[in-house]
Amino acid sequence: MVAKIIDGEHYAADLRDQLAVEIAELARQGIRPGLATVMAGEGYAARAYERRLRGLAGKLGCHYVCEALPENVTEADALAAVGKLDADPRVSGVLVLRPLPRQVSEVALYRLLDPVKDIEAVHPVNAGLLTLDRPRYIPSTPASAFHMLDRYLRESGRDPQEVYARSNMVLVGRSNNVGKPAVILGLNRNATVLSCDVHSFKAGLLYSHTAQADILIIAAGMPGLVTGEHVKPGVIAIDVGINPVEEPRTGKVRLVGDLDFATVAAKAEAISPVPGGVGPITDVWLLRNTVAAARAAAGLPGTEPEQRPHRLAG
Ligand SMILES: Nc1nc(=O)c2c([nH]1)NC[C@@H]1CN(c3ccc(C(=O)N[C@@H](CCC(=O)O)C(=O)O)cc3)C=[N+]21
Repeated sequence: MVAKIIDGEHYAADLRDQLAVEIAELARQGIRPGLATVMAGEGYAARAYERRLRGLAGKLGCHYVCEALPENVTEADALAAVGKLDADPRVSGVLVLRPLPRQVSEVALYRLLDPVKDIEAVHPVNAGLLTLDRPRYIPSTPASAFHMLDRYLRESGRDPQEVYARSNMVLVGRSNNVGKPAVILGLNRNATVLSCDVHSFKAGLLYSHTAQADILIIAAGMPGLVTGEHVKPGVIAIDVGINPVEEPRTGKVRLVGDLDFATVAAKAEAISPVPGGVGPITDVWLLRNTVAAARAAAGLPGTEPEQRPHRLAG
């Protein structure tokens, strides 16, 4: 079987075009969405993402600011930086880039935010709304993974709801902004969801579960963690891994996923690549959440938590 490679760049371009139209409409009403990022320390992936967000916000005509904090920042200073952005009327949404230095609690930072500005949906109120399937926002990375799945299934002539309802969906990784919300999104789509993480790996359970997956979503942060021998023929594999690896010969750093692409692609029905898969959709989705936050701040309709079960658009 030669897997269909799901083209995240193409999906991202369509979402970007739709977003540009929405932003132009807001501009006519004198509303300019503003994105703020907070970065503490020097992680490669965080810097790569901050650069993409800065570039996309600029291209879309949004206000953008990045609060770059030193690795040894105190929690009090980090809280003050987030508090300043929370009070800034030009800022519609705030993203605190992970990883944070050990001495700064992510939950403390997010709890400080007005939930309307929490565009990563990790504030307790927003995480609760997502769990109840009444989301204000969906965290951009899991939203991008499911947008990709929904669109791929529809374009291959299937009803995503029907596929999910009869699928074993295995999630690998349990971070607050990716793995855990992805479990909730799978449950809210009636999939049979199983969540694995490093404890599953250490207990020798991981591969017995990945081998059962009809749909595998992996966000573990370990290059090549899952290979072709760990999946069943026909799996639909979504790789959310963003692992910087250095090329020994050139010393150049590039991002790779958590799947061993070649061997999984040899067995999968479809697979999303890294780069070029979930990644390019992620920054567009964060800007979508920022635009929704700008609409909410302006009191425009359609941005309060959903009154009915939510389905990803697009
Ligand atoms: N609170 C928080 N939320 C995040 O979502 C978050 C974060 N912190 N910290 C850092 C990581 C990293 N991250 C990336 C997302 C997309 C690409 C991306 O679009 N990559 C391109 C390739 C870029 C390249 O090769 O340099 C692609 O996959 O095609 C990269 C990195 C989000 N992160």
